Amino acid sequence: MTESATTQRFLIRGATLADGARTDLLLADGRIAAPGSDASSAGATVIDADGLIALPGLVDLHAHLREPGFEQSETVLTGTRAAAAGGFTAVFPMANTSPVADTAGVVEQVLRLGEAAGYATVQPIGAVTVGLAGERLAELGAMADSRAKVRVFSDDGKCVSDPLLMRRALEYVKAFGGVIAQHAQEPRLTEGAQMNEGALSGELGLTGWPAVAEESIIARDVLLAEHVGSRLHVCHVSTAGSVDVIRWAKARGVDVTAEVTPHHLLLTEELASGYDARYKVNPPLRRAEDVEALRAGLADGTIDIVATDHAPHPVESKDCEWDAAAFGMVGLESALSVVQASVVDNGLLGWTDIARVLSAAPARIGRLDGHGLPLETGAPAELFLYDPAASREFSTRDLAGKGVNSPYLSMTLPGRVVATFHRGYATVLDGTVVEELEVARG
Ligand SMILES: NC(=O)N[C@@H](CC(=O)O)C(=O)O
Ligand SMILES: [Zn+2]
Ligand SMILES: [Zn+2]
Repeated sequence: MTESATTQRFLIRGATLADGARTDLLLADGRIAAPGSDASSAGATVIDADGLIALPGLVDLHAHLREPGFEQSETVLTGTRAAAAGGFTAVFPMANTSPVADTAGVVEQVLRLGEAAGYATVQPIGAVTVGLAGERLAELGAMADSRAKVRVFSDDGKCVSDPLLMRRALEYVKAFGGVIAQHAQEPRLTEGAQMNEGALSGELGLTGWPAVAEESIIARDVLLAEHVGSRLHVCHVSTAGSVDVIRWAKARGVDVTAEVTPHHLLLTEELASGYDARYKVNPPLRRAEDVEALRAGLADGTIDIVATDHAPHPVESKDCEWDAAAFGMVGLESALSVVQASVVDNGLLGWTDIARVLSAAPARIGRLDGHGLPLETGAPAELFLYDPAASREFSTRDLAGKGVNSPYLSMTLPGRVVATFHRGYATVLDGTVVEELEVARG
């Protein structure tokens, strides 16, 4: 199924672009058109964007949409509704589904589910190893050549810990410009780990997860990437030491990119003190010094992008004792508000930086065309309107996916997504996800 162009037209009046310029934007035939001509604007729905920022649609390089196999947690439809609510127009779903997305057949299935849902571009990530078992390489070439055109490969949820397999994977993807996105977690150093290792894990009686378990894998992998001349992406960087290793690798010219999640930019390990499993996540929340280093790394370009690691789980998997609970938190709906709170409102990043780290750079790393482009005449109409002056007590009403495992419930967060446009049609209007998309599907 492919979508045909929408007949919807929108005239967005007085929006502020990332660079501060004010403009009108006409969305017609799935593109940004030149406003001004009365004929082209005729019949357009007018949206007053006074005080709103218009940004390129956000691109999430790391999300768990759970389909196929874990539809009780999320589906491609519900997950992309959550994405639209957060201003995203493209999502890269991770491969830890059931069956695992380790064949051309499964990635094409996920691609089709995304097309049928219509809320965002869904660009599947393929597994590195068969069944995420870390034993032999999956059919990377067949996934790359499939209709899903996979370019990002990851065993996320698990680390590709065998150095020889990691080397082979890095070598293999060079043929088609692919990248290996590593979940950096030395398994032997994190057996039974429950939270960040330190004084607090001792006090709470929870098994610690040392920073070196992440840093040692990143150090190894940047050296492997350099050795074979390939491209590495590091998922959810969480420690100050990891930022140092990546900064060192980039200075050497290693082709490495890195991501940080909104939650690692804002939250710290102290939240584990109440044993509320909403704060249990992989990698774990770290110390305030780590948060500072991650913010600085994002500001100086050591960390390239923000990715949500949206990880929905059913209530029963989180509403239980800490040790038994699943790792992960939902993040698509809250991402930009959390980023605004952690790095925009304190002046570390501006809105042009936000357009880079949450849209242009993830699209470039994932080799995704048609997203992350400046909002200029002729560009695809992939954009959203955001009110940075808004403030809200975050609640389940703000969640549009199936997961309610958000760490931000009852926290006050800045900003609000007012409208999102994908392929020129509205997926969010007046801050609410559009239930019935006005798009003809072929
Ligand atoms: N981040 C998490 O805590 N959980 C992720 C796996 C992962 O991203 O490693 C999940 O699939 O639930
Ligand atoms: Zn992971
Ligand atoms: Zn993940």
